[in-house]
Amino acid sequence: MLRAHTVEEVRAAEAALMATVPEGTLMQRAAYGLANAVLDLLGGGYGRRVLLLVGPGHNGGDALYAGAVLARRGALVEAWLLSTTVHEAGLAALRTAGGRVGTPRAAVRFDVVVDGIVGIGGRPGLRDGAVEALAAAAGIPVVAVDTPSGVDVDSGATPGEHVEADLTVTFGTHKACHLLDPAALACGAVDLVDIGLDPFLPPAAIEALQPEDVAAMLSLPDPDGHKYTRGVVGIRAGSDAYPGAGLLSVAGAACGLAGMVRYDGDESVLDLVRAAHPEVVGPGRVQAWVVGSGSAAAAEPALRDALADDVPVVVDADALAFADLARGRDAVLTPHAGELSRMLGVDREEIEAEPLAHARAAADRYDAVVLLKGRHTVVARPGGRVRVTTTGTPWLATAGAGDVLGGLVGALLATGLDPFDAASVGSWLHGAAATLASQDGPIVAGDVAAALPDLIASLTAP
Ligand SMILES: NC(=O)C1=CN([C@@H]2O[C@H](COP(=O)(O)OP(=O)(O)OC[C@H]3O[C@@H](n4cnc5c(N)ncnc54)[C@H](O)[C@@H]3O)[C@@H](O)[C@H]2O)[C@@H](O)CC1
Ligand SMILES: Nc1ncnc2c1ncn2[C@@H]1O[C@H](COP(=O)(O)OP(=O)(O)O)[C@@H](O)[C@H]1O
Ligand SMILES: [K+]
Repeated sequence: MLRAHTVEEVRAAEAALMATVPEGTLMQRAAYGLANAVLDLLGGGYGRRVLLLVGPGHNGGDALYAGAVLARRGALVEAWLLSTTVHEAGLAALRTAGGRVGTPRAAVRFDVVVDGIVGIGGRPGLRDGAVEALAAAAGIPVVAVDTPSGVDVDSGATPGEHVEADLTVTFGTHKACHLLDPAALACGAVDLVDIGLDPFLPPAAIEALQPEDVAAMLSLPDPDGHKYTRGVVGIRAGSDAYPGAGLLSVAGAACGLAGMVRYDGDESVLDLVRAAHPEVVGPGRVQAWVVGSGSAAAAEPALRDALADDVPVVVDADALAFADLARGRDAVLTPHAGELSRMLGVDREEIEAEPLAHARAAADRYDAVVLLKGRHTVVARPGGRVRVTTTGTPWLATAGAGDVLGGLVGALLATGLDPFDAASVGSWLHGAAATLASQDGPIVAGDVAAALPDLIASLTAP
């Protein structure tokens, strides 16, 4: 499990760790990890030209010490000091190693820019000197120290100017900005350097599932199980006007995780469903319902009927307008930003600017699990725990992909996962299946569903 901690938690853990090691140890660990990441990126040190953008705090200190390591490896290291005060010991180390201090100028030629402007102590936004220095170095790959300077570390928002990194090298644990958009988009790839913080960190409120977590959470068929013990998922989606939504919800549900898929809806859609998925049967008892995609006017009665069965429910698309009915129930609400905007009465732009805060607010308001779709989907449960999905590809932003996800989450609920696990595992699988199907090329929603069995097999293979 990848975990993200708050600045306050990181500071407390660092203080506890620092009390156990000689002064300066943590910064040295951070600086060596950072220098190694830069060496990897550059394919070596000798003759490489490295620009350090150095702010007033320890973040700048990390950059300066890493610069010293790089200078000793033969790199030509220049530091631009963007503050009247900088980490003096770090600057002395850089000078001793042969690095120099320069002044910001245009048309500079460096192989990499190291952003040591601010880290977890930074307020969002950049000051003038930093903006000008970044403009002078535009076009050069950027390695951010700990966080891209200027982002809001704990919320993942980017309310002001900020660094756009190609690689972010962080220390001890991840922070929200590394996982949550829009800040995560500014991080590029993220490397975590172990500085020995783990024993001092509390449980994290924000997590990102990893393949081994997903594999451990999937329930495999019992040797003596039968289709009913494996769970039955029911789909109430699609309508005369939107049969495809029903078909794609069924396709996601029919990934093989549940023992049986039922379809309860328009006869005309059921005929199409049976033609595409002959194994699907008609209405009956289920262990989980998926309601709402393409349901149109049937969404409200379909949701009421599903809730009356007292089994977990995925509330998708058209049914989200009636999400109040599912308050406090075992439910997964699956809005995209536009749908959540209507549910909360908040502008879509505000939701996209702070998906973490809005997913959490919605989970509390509806007292249910909320899966807010996006590049990095956010799954929030009431009380603040969150899982962020980091699998996926921009090719997944294709019509009907959400229907497949709803069906898949329903299948996972039917196998017995609780709503938080079903939503986060389903979202993870959905993104990974899209990547598998896409191979960096275009896909349609049905391709995502078709890739699920192979993906699941690769995860669960002994
Ligand atoms: N505390 C520790 O034990 C460790 C800290 N490390 C590094 O230390 C960093 C945190 O250091 P600090 O607490 O000194 O904080 P920062 O270096 O992140 O920045 C704080 C300083 O920047 C100024 N500032 C705030 N917002 C600004 C903005 N938008 N533009 C310009 N200046 C701004 C503040 O006035 C303050 O002086 C971490 O991100 C990490 O890089 C690492 O060396 C690992 C160990
Ligand atoms: N830029 C992106 N990168 C990766 N995945 C994305 C991106 N944008 C959207 N997605 C994913 O694509 C899917 C789209 O679902 P949705 O918006 O419900 O579409 P539809 O209603 O057409 O099915 C969601 O799973 C969402 O997380
Ligand atoms: K930084």
